[in-house]
Amino acid sequence: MNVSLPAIPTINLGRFLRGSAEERAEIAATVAETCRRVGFLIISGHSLDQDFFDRVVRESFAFYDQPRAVKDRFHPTGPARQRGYHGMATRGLGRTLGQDAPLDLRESYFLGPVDDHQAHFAHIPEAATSYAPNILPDSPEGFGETLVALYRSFEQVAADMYRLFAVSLGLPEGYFDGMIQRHFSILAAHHYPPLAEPPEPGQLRTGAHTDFGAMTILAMTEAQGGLEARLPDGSWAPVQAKRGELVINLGDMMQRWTNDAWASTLHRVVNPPGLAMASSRRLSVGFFVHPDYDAAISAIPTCVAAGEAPKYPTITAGEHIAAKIARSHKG
Ligand SMILES: O=C(O)CCC(=O)C(=O)O
Ligand SMILES: [Fe+2]
Repeated sequence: MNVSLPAIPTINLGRFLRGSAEERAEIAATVAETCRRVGFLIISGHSLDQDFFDRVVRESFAFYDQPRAVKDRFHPTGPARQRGYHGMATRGLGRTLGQDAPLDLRESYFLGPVDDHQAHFAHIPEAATSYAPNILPDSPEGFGETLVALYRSFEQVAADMYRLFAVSLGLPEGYFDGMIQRHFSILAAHHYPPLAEPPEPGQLRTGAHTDFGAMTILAMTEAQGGLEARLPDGSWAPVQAKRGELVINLGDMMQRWTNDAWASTLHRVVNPPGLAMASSRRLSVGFFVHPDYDAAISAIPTCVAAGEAPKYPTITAGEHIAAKIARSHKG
């Protein structure tokens, strides 16, 4: 394997999807090596249109610039919490690791599946919140439709990434196809505003955590105070997507699915340095990719050595996420 790879390489997804057999094999080998080592990638050549993302950024900033009372109209009141608007510093991702971490210096807007799969999962009452209807913002006008279109775009990138991951795992390209037809992926548009006051000790834009799902796809603006991933040597490396690029990172579900062969890596979003604190604003949109609620997460055959037993029993994707969320609320 290529030992001179950058810690977090940039992969051209289009060249994988439409390339020659040699190109595909070379890209898959780089992805496999990177997923084992650090679980973070940058992709170019994907299907999310940059002009469209520029519009998402403009409309998102316009949304967040509104008074709190307007934004709170889109806060969920029912049992489905991963929907709609959540205010500044109301959640702390560092807490998912069981630490008493400060709250994150961001506000967020969440969307769940835009197709209605409620009837299909009616026999699994625990699935109801994962397939709950969305709360779509009508202010600024058209923002709700923009978020739905963005969700659709990310769905396509996710489907393409599953193909790349399948080949990188030595599986048939369509291995995951049957498990992502009714997925419960979550879109989150995060706004990291400039700060008038210094943060509390240890308080970050996003506290260190791992993601729960299969993978996360991140689109982001270029701003001071950005994403960092922890490398195997313990150092924190900045991860910045340039225009037209997306960041991909693996989540805990993929680590379990691959029998710990691939890494779900710790990451965080740091504060801007010094004076930039009062001026830097950042927008990131994460697509937290989950398969179907009832997809079986059992060790991928190519990740279990001959004669060895898988490390974890089979669990459904829904059960995996529910267990992670329950654990994150403890303490
Ligand atoms: O804002 C970012 O770049 C990443 C945020 C993140 O890691 C998360 O929300 O899980
Ligand atoms: Fe994350």
